[in-house]
Amino acid sequence: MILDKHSFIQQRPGPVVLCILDGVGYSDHTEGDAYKAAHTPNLDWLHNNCQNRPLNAHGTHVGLPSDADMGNSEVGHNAIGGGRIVSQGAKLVNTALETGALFEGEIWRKISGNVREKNSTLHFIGLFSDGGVHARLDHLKAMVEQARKEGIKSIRFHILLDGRDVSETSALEYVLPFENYLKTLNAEGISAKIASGGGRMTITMDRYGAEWAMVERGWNTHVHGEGRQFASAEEAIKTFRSEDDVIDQYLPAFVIAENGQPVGRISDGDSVIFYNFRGDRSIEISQAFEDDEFPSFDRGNRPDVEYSGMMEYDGDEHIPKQYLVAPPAIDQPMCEFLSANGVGQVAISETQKYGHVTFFFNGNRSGKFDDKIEDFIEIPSDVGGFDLRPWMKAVEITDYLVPAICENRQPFIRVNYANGDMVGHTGNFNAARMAVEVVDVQVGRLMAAVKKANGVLLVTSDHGNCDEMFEFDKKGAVKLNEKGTAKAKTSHTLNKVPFIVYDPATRNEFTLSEVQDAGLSHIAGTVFNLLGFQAPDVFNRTLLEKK
Ligand SMILES: O=C(O)[C@H](O)COP(=O)(O)O
Ligand SMILES: [Mn+2]
Ligand SMILES: [Mn+2]
Repeated sequence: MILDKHSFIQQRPGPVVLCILDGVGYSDHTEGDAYKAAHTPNLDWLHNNCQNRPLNAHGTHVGLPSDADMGNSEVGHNAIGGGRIVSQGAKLVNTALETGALFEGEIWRKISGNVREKNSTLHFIGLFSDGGVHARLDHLKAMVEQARKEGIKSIRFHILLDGRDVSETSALEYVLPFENYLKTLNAEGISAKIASGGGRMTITMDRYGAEWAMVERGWNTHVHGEGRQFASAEEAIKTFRSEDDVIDQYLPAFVIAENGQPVGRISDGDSVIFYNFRGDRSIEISQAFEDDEFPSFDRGNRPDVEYSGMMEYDGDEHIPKQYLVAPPAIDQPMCEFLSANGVGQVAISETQKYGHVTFFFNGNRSGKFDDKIEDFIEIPSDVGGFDLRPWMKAVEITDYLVPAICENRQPFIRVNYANGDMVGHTGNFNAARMAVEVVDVQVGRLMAAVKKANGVLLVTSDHGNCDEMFEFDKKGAVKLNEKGTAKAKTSHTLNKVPFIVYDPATRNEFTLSEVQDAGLSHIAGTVFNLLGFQAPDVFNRTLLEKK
């Protein structure tokens, strides 16, 4: 693991600072682009005066099944920190389903066998859309089909409505066809019903311990069948929309009931599959099902079930204990080499992106490689309402970073500013524009500190989001909603992202490669070089070329 010195690039006196502006990409559209609309004197200066180029951050460039798949934080940070393209969760599950390996595995047989032996119920809980970031409906359908073949007679679905990785009010586009599909199962004598649900930002899918109350609400809804009752998911969604101007991700929890009784409480002897493949928002609900010691909320009567996740969500803590598909193996990410060579690091973000810049960045490992030379800093996020406070914790993050850079506390510093992404997901254009302006001010502060320390600042992103805050039709026109205003887009984009090198102590040794297909996985090699090392062979080529 010993790193070789670089042949012509010398390490700068100050630190290399990798600044990830989460969710800030380059759109071809102007309307709805909160980045273009924002006043960004610092980012403009960097674009006009420094070497920079766009990088691919979507689809096959980050290990997703196709180039129609938008990027996301998990795969983006895996690619940046891992410095190579690995097949990601969605792709691994596709393969396990196509080859049938998933159903031949021990855990599927245990889950299915448990239901058949006890004549109990198979429950599926997960994100109910085709956004492809956390879950996919074709994965769910394939498992239901297998359950049907295996003679399972009782299936319940606990659906987390999306509107965050897909169009903001698209829930019924998924629910109605699915209800029709369930009718075909019912006609064969299989009792298959939607049992509970709610918006993914209201129940169940919290991450990084930011708001456990979300998981508690989800638990009570799915497990105990407690909550407002409706005859169908369609009725619940339509009722909530008529009562309030609410988009799918924030829909309240609902329980489907017949004669006042929930149709799908989770009981002793049942099996439960949490079918999301992505880890961050799947860990807490898995702990609620599995952990004997559980301090986060009162679960009431915890049913004795056979529980499985789609994947292993945390390989260090082994959460969940049972899973259907092995997660992507990202061996030897950049920081493992750096630590082994005594190159210390700072990783900092606020809660919402803390695991992104630590866990995802380090190839899905939650720990440090060397405690003595790595500082992980988490600034607690506000709870909810990011469009109400688009500044989030950006200022506090920079307050930590400025002295850390000036004192040259560690040679490699990485930071994620969540604003462009988290505010982008709210669909609020004005707030997103302000989010970008806040981040621009912070970039200015980092530039000043890096200049003082004679370091290097790299500015990039993991995928687009706030660069397209409106939906467009196929002809490129802005889609309108019922009110005649622009239809908000809450999801990520397929756009390229910036890669800027601010190198005030420049020695003019390199230019930036112009290779068209370069993507996020080329950043790691570049960081090695700026730290004065050759990148080991397992990393994709550097973006730096001899001048
Ligand atoms: O989990 C989320 O908030 C979205 O589905 C994806 O956002 P992220 O990939 O930027 O975290
Ligand atoms: Mn992101
Ligand atoms: Mn996002």
